[in-house]
Amino acid sequence: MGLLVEYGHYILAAAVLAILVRAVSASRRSIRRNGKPLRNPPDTLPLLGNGLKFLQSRWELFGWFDRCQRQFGYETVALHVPTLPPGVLIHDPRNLDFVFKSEGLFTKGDFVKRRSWDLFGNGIINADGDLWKLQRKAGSAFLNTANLRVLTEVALPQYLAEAVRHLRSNVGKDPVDLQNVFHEITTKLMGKMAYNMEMHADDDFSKCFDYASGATAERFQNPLWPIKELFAGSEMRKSIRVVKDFGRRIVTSAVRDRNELKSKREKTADSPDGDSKLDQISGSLIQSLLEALGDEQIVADAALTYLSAGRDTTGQALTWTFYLLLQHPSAVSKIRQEVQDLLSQHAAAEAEEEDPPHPTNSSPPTSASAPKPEVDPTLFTPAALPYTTAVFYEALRLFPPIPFEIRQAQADTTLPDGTFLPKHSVLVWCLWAMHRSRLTWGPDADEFRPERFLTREDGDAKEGEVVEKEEEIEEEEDDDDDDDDDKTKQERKIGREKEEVIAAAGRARRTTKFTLGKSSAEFPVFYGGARACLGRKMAEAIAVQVIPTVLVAAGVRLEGAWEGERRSQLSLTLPMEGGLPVRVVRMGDGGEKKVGAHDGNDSS
Ligand code: HEM
Repeated sequence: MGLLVEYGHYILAAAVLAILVRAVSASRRSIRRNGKPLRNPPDTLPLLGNGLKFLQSRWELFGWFDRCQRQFGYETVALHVPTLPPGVLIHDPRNLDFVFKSEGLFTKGDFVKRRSWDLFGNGIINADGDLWKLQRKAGSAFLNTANLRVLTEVALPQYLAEAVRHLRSNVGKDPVDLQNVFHEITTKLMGKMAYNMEMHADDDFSKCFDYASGATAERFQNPLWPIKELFAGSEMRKSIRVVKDFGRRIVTSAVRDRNELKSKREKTADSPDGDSKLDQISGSLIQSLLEALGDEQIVADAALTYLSAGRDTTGQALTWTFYLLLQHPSAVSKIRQEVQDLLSQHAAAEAEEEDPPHPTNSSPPTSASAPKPEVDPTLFTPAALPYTTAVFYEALRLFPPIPFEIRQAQADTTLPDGTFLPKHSVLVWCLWAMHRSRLTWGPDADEFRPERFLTREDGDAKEGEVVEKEEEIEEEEDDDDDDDDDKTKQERKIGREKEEVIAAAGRARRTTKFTLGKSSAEFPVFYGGARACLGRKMAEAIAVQVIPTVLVAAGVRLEGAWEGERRSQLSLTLPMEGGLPVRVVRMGDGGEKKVGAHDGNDSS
């Protein structure tokens, strides 16, 4: 006791010192910029931080993220959600560029994987290291130029023609859900080409996948999800079971198909017509995955992840594109004009060449049994239809199919704006908000203005950026060359020549061209760096064929049959809640005339 009295003040001083050292070192390891804590976003509460915000509907959450970027510009702000690691919300493209270039330092981490594991397991979206590399390589092989050509020349025209027939059969009837129409096209495409399976948008699997995607997304908004799912998670568990069973079925059927496909390919190698071309590549993704990964469970995860990445994003992007188009008739008129000009130009070029007579719209090599589209949709390429491409990108800007991204720092690091992040910090960026930044997009950032992606051919300030993009594309094509045999190369050459004719025709008549004009860090819709989306060209090709076909060449007119604003339902991507109901009206009933072969002339 005497000792305590005698040395008490030393003990007290030592305790205070220890607390101070701890506090200083803790503060050094906390998120800061220039030694100070970051500012908080609007409506941050004591103790609860932003926790309640994340419990709101995702639509309200988008609005909140948008307010944050409006208030803070490019400034990085703090995010506090009780029970979660400390986080930041980034807006500055410099920071995002750093994230894209620092693959390995910023990964999905435990934070994302714990929530998405049930659905995606070891699929490419969750995978790192060798497992990621192998899946990416298999995906790149599947998405090579030759396969994309089969997609645009054989598979898509076939499924698109079926969609057009469906729309026509609904003229004057109850509204059709356009989202379902697009989902059906992308589901059939991915099912056949990637897995050699017949799949449909209303399969049990698709419904369960949508449910599981919504429940997985909720895990990112509700920190108490494990408790919630303990009591109310039976639907999620059932959905995951159905999805996983389906993944296993894809693999089983791929293993069974392996030899059959090989012999089919050998038999038809010398005389590939439309159908056999499609047969030759059908299932090529799953076969590459099987070869690369071996383990059937991992292959099943990979297959399901690719399916979600390929079909949902593209189908939803098309749905929002039409949502915007149906509210902007002047954009529809411009697409009609662009298509009409292209068809006239093509007809004139054909007449000039004095080819053996064939219809204005030469048929693609589709199967004899497949319903043939009356306008050749293979003419509709991004190079030939810059305005249509710009409309698609403007829709992607305003309604990005992947609206949020989350990464976790795997080591202490400092962002280019000086924000220090200790290991395990969570980084969030909201594409929805970044794509509406006035700093990046100008004062009309909220408006639908596809012209922002068009530049004049004769060169203006953005010409350099156009060239940069073209070089990138060249590089990708060179890589693909390694995988193609001579025959395919020859076909590609012919195809390229055809594209060049179309593009040249386009150039002769237009003074504008599509220009992205933004870096991936400014416009992160397809992500960036080593993990950039593999399916960008596929998505572009599908969109630029689907939009003019449904809007112009189908010979029907669509009218919006919804009231008020359409919103997104909870999901990892951006499905439209309740779909996009449209009435199908006979072309001409609203004053327009048909385009192309439907009315036998090219006038509108
Ligand atoms: C408009 C349509 C599309 C958009 C907006 C889009 C967007 C994205 C984004 C943002 C990512 C990064 C996701 C993440 O890691 O968190 C991504 C990755 C990916 N996308 Fe797409 N995508 C689209 C279409 C496609 C298509 C058609 C495919 C074809 C199968 C595809 C295949 C992939 C793959 C394989 C990855 C993972 C890449 C990796 O981790 O290395 N995507 N996509």
